[in-house]
Amino acid sequence: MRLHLTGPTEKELRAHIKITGSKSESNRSLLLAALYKGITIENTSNSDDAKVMAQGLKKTSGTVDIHHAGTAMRFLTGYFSGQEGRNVILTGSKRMTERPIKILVDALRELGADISYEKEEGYPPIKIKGKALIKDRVSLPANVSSQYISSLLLLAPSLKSGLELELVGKITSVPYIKMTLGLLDELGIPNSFEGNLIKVSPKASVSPTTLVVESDWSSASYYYSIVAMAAIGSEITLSAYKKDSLQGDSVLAELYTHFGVETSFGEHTISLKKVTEPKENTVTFDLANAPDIAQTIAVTTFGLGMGCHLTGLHTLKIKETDRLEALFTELSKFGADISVTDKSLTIIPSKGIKEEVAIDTYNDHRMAMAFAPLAMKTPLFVNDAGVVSKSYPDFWEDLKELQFKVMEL
Ligand SMILES: O=C(O)C1=C[C@@H](OP(=O)(O)O)[C@@H](O)[C@H](O)C1
Ligand SMILES: C=C(OP(=O)(O)O)C(=O)O
Repeated sequence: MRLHLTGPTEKELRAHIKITGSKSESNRSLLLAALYKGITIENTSNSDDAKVMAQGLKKTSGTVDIHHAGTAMRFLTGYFSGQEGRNVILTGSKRMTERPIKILVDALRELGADISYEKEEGYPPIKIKGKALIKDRVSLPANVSSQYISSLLLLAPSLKSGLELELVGKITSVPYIKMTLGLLDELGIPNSFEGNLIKVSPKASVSPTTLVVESDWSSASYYYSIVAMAAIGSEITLSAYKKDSLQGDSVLAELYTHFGVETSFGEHTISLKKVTEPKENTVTFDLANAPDIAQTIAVTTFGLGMGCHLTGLHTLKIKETDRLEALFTELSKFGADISVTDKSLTIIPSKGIKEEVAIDTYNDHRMAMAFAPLAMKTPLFVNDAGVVSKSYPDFWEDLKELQFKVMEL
């Protein structure tokens, strides 16, 4: 699907949008509900990634295809490793077969898991013969993806003696690890995270619990970007959110004050209001704890004619696409003065945005959604716009609520 996007003519925006549940919280909750009886989930994400996760968890044999879903790939690897009598092959999209999984497989093998590579060593597809895992201590590198760690932590309470994890090196995407432990807390599963050591106690059963998934903060980022580029006085309300979020991307509320956007918290809502033009010319953010909002922030700064220096982006090269390369290519098309390394991105403030550019999306939902707010400044085309369904299938429909003209070509 190819779209032509035009921003609203009325630049002072007002809208209320209900955003689907966090895919990260959903995929953790779905796994925990498969491990324990008595868990109910509310506001589950309607994303492709949550759908493939739910379907995957039900499989007892054969091939489980999780398409582009990194969390499903990593979390199901841990899950099936401990499922005695279930033998599966876990695979995904072409890109998924390029996203590394060796660190997790090595750690699970250390615990006694039976996993083999179907094709290339270190990458999906993998064959898993589920069995009872007996060891309860393992160490693994923590600087590549936190999803390996979350996978082990989700498996941990179902192991006979629980699990002690030693994290080696600089820990990346820390809030996602804390999100996993936060959900274990909600189920009354004892755990601790001190320094580089995480401990999870075993738990045979949990009390009946309803896990209420908060709406997705990464999805909220696109509205932050839109409000930042809108007229002063514009206000968009999003639901259902809370102040004490498990999601690290809630740091948006603080970061976007640099772009003149203030956040106020209601009972289940956040209201984003453009209160002032940005006071700075260039922002410097370390996004190691919030990698999924890097694309949004890069596009916001360019759209506002500002500069940015974003660091902590070392994980971006192994996501849905090499996001640093993709940002470089697509922002350059608009005339941005941008440079990237393998872990940072810099934009020099510039005047002028090229019109009617067609952006490519590289099978990456966030490329499509991060560039959409730029239509506030100039009309543009989005190629393969259906990619948004990975995390936010209703995105284009919701943009229409803001009076964006979304034309399917
Ligand atoms: O655990 C999670 O739900 C996620 C962890 C992050 O990945 P990395 O830890 O690989 O950075 C993030 O980018 C991804 O979208 C979701
Ligand atoms: C990186 C992402 O997802 P995953 O790693 O789960 O595919 C994302 O949603 O930005």
